[in-house]
Amino acid sequence: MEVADLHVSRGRKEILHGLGLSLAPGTVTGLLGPSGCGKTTLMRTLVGVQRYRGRVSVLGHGPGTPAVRGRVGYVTQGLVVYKDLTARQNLRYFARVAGARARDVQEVLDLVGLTALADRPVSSCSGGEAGRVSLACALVAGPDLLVMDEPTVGLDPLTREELWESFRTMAQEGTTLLVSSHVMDEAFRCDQVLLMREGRLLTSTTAPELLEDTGATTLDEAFLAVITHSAEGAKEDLR
Ligand SMILES: Nc1ncnc2c1ncn2[C@@H]1O[C@H](COP(=O)(O)OP(=O)(O)OP(=O)(O)O)[C@@H](O)[C@H]1O
Repeated sequence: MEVADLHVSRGRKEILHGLGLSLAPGTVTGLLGPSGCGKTTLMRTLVGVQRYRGRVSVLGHGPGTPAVRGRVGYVTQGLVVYKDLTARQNLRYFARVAGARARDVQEVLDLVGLTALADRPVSSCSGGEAGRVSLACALVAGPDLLVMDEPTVGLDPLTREELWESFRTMAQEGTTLLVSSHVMDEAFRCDQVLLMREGRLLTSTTAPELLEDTGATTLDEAFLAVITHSAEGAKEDLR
């Protein structure tokens, strides 16, 4: 997946200012940056629901084109499930829509740790459980590229751990994953980390490299160091 010189405007404002990045197949990339920096806007562009200028190639095609539509999964911050159905019924439905590409429903329920809850209506699930049902609905479609907007937000550490393990398994099976997060420590789970600020990509790196390059002891500190550095650079440019 390749992006070059990507510009996106929403309303009258330019939100992304010439972004370039690439995602290697079968890897997990973390997308990190302060609230409002443009993470969701970038994700919307990749899944084909956002107008843009620049070059974007998703699985070798334009985003949202018929050739890739069924091969790209998008887990938004909101739920995309039928609350009156059980998790298993939701998954069966999304598997049927996906057709031949669909994964085995029981296998996906196991992967996201939902087997014990599979036959209860989603309306009786907790927020975190319902979030996992929503994620499972994207997984069951067997996407080649899976884009997830803060899938671990509000989840307890154990569930988060389990989810990251399932992301890793999927990457090993060949899926390319892009995951946005506010939790810096999740960067350690990723093969590549993209740090964004104010519609620009500050760096494409790995968590250990980020620590080494900044001399910081925690990723939060490292991120602040990169942001401060970039802000100082921008001020210098104005002088
Ligand atoms: N429809 C819209 N019209 C105008 N501006 C918008 C619109 N949607 C989003 N924006 C603005 O675009 C910027 C980027 O928003 P985006 O949702 O991509 O950020 P984000 O990094 O995903 O934030 P968060 O981490 O809080 O979800 C924000 O300043 C937001 O206010």
